[in-house]
Amino acid sequence: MTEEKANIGVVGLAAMGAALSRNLARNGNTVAVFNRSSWRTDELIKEHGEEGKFIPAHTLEEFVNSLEKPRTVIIMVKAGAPTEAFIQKLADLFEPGDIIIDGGNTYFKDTMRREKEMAERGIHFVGCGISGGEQGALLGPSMMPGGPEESWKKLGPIFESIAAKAEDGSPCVTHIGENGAGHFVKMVHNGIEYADMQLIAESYDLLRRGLGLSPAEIADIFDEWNKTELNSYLIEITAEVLHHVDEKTGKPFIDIIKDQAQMKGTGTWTVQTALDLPVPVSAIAEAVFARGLSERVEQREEAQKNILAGPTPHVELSDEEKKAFIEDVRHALYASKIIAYAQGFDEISEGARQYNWTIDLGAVARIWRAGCIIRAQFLNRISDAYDSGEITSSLVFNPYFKKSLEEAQNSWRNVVAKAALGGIPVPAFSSCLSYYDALRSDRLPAALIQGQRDLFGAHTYGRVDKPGVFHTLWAEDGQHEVEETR
Ligand SMILES: NC(=O)C1=CN([C@@H]2O[C@H](COP(=O)(O)OP(=O)(O)OC[C@H]3O[C@@H](n4cnc5c(N)ncnc54)[C@H](OP(=O)(O)O)[C@@H]3O)[C@@H](O)[C@H]2O)C=CC1
Ligand SMILES: O=C(CO)[C@H](O)[C@H](O)COP(=O)(O)O
Repeated sequence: MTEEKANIGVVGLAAMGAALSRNLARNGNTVAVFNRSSWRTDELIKEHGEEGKFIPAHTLEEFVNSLEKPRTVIIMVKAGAPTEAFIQKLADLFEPGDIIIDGGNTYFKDTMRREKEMAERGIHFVGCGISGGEQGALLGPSMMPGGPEESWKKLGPIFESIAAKAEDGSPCVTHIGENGAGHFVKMVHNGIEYADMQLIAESYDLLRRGLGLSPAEIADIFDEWNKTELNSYLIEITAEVLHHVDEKTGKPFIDIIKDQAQMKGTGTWTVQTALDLPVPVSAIAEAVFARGLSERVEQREEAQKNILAGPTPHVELSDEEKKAFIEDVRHALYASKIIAYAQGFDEISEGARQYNWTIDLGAVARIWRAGCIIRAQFLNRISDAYDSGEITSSLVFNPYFKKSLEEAQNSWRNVVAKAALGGIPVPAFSSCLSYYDALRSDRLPAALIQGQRDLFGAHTYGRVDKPGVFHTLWAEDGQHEVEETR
């Protein structure tokens, strides 16, 4: 009798890997499973072994031998050194034609390097962004695989069977592009996630400290907003967090959580990469900086002791005006969200240009419609916009988004102005509005910066009235202009 082999294996059985293994097994795959600490493997088999076909292994050699050839393995361990170590160990045991998939949140340049190294050994390496957390991994994540086109032929049917399904039934996975394209798109997904969360947090702050509403009242407002164009997973879970009461104290849960937002790195990479490209992703940058500021505990404590001058955070309004202001915040949130997503898609577009990937932006929006953390109704609008071919250089010029921004702008301006007057920080709201106004400006003060640069450093400038590169001889009599000829 021939021993049954697994058609796919998973290394790393913490939250994500265990859930993904179960998803694979439930969808007809025979799944080899391995974890550094054996107890996780044993626990998975004990608690969920009945859900499908698993082949547990307690050594990496045993694991590799339990896989049918060509072998396919998904690594779901801690990003960074542990992932690197497993890739190398597996590669030493693998043969040409085998596939290694890194499903973690890996920096896309590491993925590009690894794909090249593995290709030299004949191994297909696929960096695959996976979003949706533990629940998503179990019930259907959004998947963003990169890697060679050839590997997609084998992986496509498996991934399509386990990925989330959008309302129209289509699986939330597509081959994003070669080498690091999948991890690049997952990185930007997370950057957008940061911006979206920051915008929601600022909305909460405006309603809480600004209008003095209770967490339960604000939760009800988010529940209502979830029935509008803001409908999304992040709005839904915001309401859930705000409704939650701490079981130990009976206080609103939000009030017992430390106000220090942590991060694992993908948001920072999104901003660093955007700076290199360069493409302005100001909403994502503000979101990363806001988390950073929240963690500057010493400075924040010193500010409390010194009581920096300014208004006690509030927005002074009558009850009738408060209702209108809540609507303004909703409109401001939607407008800012459009800007944040437009900036994120700009980064993907620039990244694709820089690294020679062919990325279908409409398909990216489509696979984010379900399964991932930023899943939202709104992504249908984005995929429709890209598919219609109506997008020129930015989402904001698409007729639907342009109209939405125009309709929201009075509310948006009112919210940012009232926040500034009331002493409530809204870095993401205000940066999105400034981005919109900068884009609208027929003339930017960048001209002055060019003048300053030329004066102090002979950095030259262009003229509006003729082509060429110019420099003014600032230190000489007459301050004449010369044209650079080299
Ligand atoms: N959690 C989430 O919501 C999401 C996570 N991801 C990504 O998925 C991957 C897995 O995430 P998650 O399930 O949360 O697990 P963790 O990131 O917490 O990593 C735990 C796993 O990594 C293994 N591990 C840690 N250090 C080492 C090491 N030095 N050598 C060998 N193995 C090691 C652990 O083994 P052991 O049990 O022996 O300690 C365990 O299997 C990560 O790359 C993460 O970025 C992606 C999307 C969402
Ligand atoms: O990848 C994810 C979702 O797709 C994770 O939720 C993300 O890692 C959370 O990031 P951070 O810990 O930096 O907030």
